[in-house]
Amino acid sequence: MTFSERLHEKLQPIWRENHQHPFVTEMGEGTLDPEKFRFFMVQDYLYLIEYAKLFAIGASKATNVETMGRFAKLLDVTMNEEMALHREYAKKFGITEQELEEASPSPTTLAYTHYMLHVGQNGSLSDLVAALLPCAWSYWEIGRELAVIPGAADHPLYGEWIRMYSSEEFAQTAQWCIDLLDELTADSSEAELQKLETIFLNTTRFEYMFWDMAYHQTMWPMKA
Ligand SMILES: Cc1ncc(CN)c(N)n1
Repeated sequence: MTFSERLHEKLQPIWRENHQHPFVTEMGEGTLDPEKFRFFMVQDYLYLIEYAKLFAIGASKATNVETMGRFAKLLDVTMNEEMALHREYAKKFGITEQELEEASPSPTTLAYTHYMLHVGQNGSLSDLVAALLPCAWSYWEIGRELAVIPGAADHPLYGEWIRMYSSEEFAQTAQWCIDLLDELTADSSEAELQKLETIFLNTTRFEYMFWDMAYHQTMWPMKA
């Protein structure tokens, strides 16, 4: 069994909770309150600015030119394709690019991005890939699951989001990250695998918290 298969099997309960979060299911049904989606889009844009930096760190930690090139490509795709989707949605909601970039991150956005960047900067390349993988992998799975719901991919607001994350290009990104983690861990000790499992579990939990934060539009509990 590869390490990614082990992770997928072991973390099924929390993985399913993630996919069944009301934010996700209501997007699939087309019943999600657009205000919640708007909140999500802004926070996700801030999230992606930080997430993209992980690919830059990955390129600097890569031990061969091919891996370095793939990380550079992922940085480009995130900034210029995935974030372009957010910029388009922002236009629909009447939000300028400047407003998007200058928005305040929620506590969950801060905690999730800071954790990933901490792991990416201070850990090994395997640590970095374990941290970023739930992001790519879970959105790919969610995109695919929502795309088979009749009419979901054609929904006037959520269809574009579903088409992006169920696309072949996004699938290839996720698969490359999965394959890289398997390659990097092929000879790892059990202690090393357990450390990576904890990192993967933490960012999987943060994925759930991100949906929940968006669904409840949660910012700091105090005003100032
Ligand atoms: C929070 C989150 N997780 C994952 C993805 C997919 N890159 C995303 N855009 N945002």
